[in-house]
Formats: sequence, structure tokens, C-alpha cells
Amino acid sequence: MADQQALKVEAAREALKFVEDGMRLGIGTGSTAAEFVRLLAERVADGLSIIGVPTSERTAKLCRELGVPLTSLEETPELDLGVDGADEIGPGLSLMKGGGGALLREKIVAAACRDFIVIADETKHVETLGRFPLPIEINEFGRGATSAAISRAAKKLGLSGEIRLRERDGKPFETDGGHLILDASFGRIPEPRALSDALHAIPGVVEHGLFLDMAGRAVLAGAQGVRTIQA
Ligand SMILES: O=C(CO)[C@H](O)[C@H](O)COP(=O)(O)O
Repeated sequence: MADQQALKVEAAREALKFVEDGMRLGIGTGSTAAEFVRLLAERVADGLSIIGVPTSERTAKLCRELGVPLTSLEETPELDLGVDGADEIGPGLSLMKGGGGALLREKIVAAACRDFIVIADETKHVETLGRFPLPIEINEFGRGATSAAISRAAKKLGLSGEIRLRERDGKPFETDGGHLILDASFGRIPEPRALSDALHAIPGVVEHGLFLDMAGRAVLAGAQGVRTIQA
């Protein structure tokens, strides 16, 4: 089996072909997006002129270290192309994201992009979303009530499972925006749009990791090579 990190590099390399001189880019978070940043930095060092909005403090740090010029959505509210990884890629290029905890900024940046490409190794391509727990970013205040409301809303859609507060080093994981993350192990999510709408209706839910109708293309790298799927 091809090395997974090498496949991430191949997907990132393919996505780089869509980057043109002068573009304003949304730059994703995670190990696959980091490979994209590394390759992008090489092109920038060779003279490519781009400007990027990072989707996390982690990505911003990597970009600064490698000399990728950055801007913000305040200075540059409209972007040409976003490139980011995903935890799962399902039917119609529906995505599950947020494994790295950056889902809120990732979604804001993706929504600001005219075109959005998701890059991944083939193992992320699934028939139905839900193998991976769904990350739900919530406000700290009232987190117990928010979690209970999520559970009730999910049940109405026939979904159930453990909803667990994400922790790091024994403490609640805090996002770049100062929020918390619940990881909801609902299992298969046959109707992600209905779940997305139900979650958005709950006070205390800041955002969730279902990215629907956002990706225009998926670049998937597997042992047989790299393929691109259009939405
Ligand atoms: O959504 C994300 C971070 O919030 C990542 O894109 C997702 O978790 C995939 O990460 P990786 O490329 O490391 O597998």
C-alpha cells in the first residue's frame, strides 16, 4: 500500500496546478493542507505571486515560516480558490471536516472562495458520511444544555450515539475562536442537509463539520494514481 503521507503530497501537487499567478487563496488546515503549503511555498520562492488567507493559527505559522504571503478576510473578503483537506468526502462532494479543530475558520474561508478544492488520499472517499465522528463547535456557556439539544435534534432524524467533549492533555480542546468541540459519533448520516439545518437551529452551536455544496472538485490520490472528481 502506498504511503499515506506520500499520497497527500500527490493530491496537494495536483491541486497546485489550479493555482494561477495573482490569485487570492484560502489555505486549509491539517496534514494534507500542510503539504499544499510546502509545495506552494516552493512556487512562491520561484516567483509565483499569490496572497493567502489561512484557516488556522497553525497554518498561518507554517505559511510565515515558509514565506507564503498572508492577508485576512477583512483586507481581502473575496478569494479565488480555496484548497483544504477533509476527514471524509461523501456523495456530491459533501464533506466532513474539523478533525483538526479548525472547522469554523475553514468554513468561513471556504464560503469566501469562488472555487474550492478538497484534497485527500483515497481512503477519505466514502459512500455515506459518518464513519468519522462529526465535530460540532459550541460556545462554552451552557455546553451541557447544547449537547442535550444536539442529542434530541439528532434523535428526531433517527441518529444517536455518543457525544463527547474533545479534550487535549486532559483539558477541553479550545478552538482558535475560543470555543469547544463536541465529537458526535452518530454513525452513518444519510441526510447530512437535514442534520446541518437542525444543528444550525440550536443556540450554542457555533458551526459544525458538514461542508455541503461547497467543494467544486475533489483531488484524490491513491495507489493507482491521482483522480479529480467534479461536483
Ligand atoms: O478539517 C480539517 C482540520 O480541521 C482537516 O482538513 C481534516 O481534519 C483532514 O486532516 P488531514 O489532512 O490531516 O487528514
